[in-house]
Amino acid sequence: MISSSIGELSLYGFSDRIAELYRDYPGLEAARVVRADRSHFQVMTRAGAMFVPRALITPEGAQCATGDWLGLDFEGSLEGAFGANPGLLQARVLPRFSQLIRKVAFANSSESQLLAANIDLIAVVVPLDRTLSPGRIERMLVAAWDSGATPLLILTKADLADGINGNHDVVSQVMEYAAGVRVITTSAEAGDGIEEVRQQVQDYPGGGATLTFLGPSGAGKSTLINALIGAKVQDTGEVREGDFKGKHTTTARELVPLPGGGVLMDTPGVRGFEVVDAAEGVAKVFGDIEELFGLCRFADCQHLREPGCAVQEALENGLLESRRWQSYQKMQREMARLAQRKDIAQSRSESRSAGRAYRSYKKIRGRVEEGKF
Ligand SMILES: Nc1nc2c(ncn2[C@@H]2O[C@H](COP(=O)(O)OP(=O)(O)OP(=O)(O)O)[C@@H](O)[C@H]2O)c(=O)[nH]1
Ligand SMILES: [Zn+2]
Repeated sequence: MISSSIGELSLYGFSDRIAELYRDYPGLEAARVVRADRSHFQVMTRAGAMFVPRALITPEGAQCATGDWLGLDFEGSLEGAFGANPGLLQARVLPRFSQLIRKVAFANSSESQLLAANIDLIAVVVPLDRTLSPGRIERMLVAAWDSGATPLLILTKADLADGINGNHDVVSQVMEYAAGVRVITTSAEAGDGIEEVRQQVQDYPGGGATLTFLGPSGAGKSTLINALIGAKVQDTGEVREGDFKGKHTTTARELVPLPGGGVLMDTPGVRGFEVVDAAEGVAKVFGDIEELFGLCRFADCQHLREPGCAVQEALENGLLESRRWQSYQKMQREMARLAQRKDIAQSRSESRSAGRAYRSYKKIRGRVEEGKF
């Protein structure tokens, strides 16, 4: 049972919204994954940090990542199990509010890898000390929307912007790509904008928001993180825990409580994430383009040179920027390529499992014939 005191868990995003989630799992103790390792997860409970072996994760075969909420089932009590947790029977993965998934497609397989779970705010970090890459901003925004989180756009290094981006009104230019996303300009030098970022986290509906940063190397993510935390993450995030053998180890948690509320997620796998396959996110970022399709004269318009094509018309009269149209088409091509590889991988794995079933049938037949059954 969750006692009335949730202790340290409140620092790790446990809010009324999360309490509601656990109401469907009576008898399970709340825990949040603060770090995923090969053989185990480090989780935070109301009584402190502990380890959960991967083998205890249910439902069987479920993926689990930093940010996940788990329902721990103890033979005795949480307190009693503390330390080496022999009393932990299973750790159930609760439904997620959002998830960042890397969809990879190799020549002969297609799999998806869960990178992080239950992120509320994804800050797409764009540095102003170099030329803006609208395509890249769009791809990161698509990834953010597609995860189920709310994107924010943070323009960093405002103090270095002048020389490079000239007199353009960079913010309004970016807002055009960002379609309805909150844009915040920061400068680590002067500490500008940090309070605004903090405010976004604290104002998140329901409280206890989890924030993460996405952006290219050198964009200023670590600098922002340090400013938000007010100390080096390495110092703040490091903990000493007893492992299963009672040995002390030092690991960095990937979830770090923020002063003033909210939780920062900093996992190496998420930092450079970009979209590969994200139909929903594409609709959010390129919704205006997809709306045009409905205005074409022919329902099966390819938007090339058909008469009455609304896309060509919008391009001609400048309502649609040709760069955005190209960016949209490029993303569609990548998604189609991925879908095709998935189909191939799927049919290969189906024929593989059919082959396996036949081989095991033959083996049993053989044994029956040898009189072993
Ligand atoms: N002038 C100026 N420099 C900044 C600002 N923010 C970051 N920098 C500098 O930019 C460089 C890169 O910043 P980081 O915070 O390490 O970038 P990052 O996004 O964490 O990079 P990765 O760790 O590679 O993902 C560092 O030298 C920072 O000191 C800023 O607002 N103004
Ligand atoms: Zn058309």
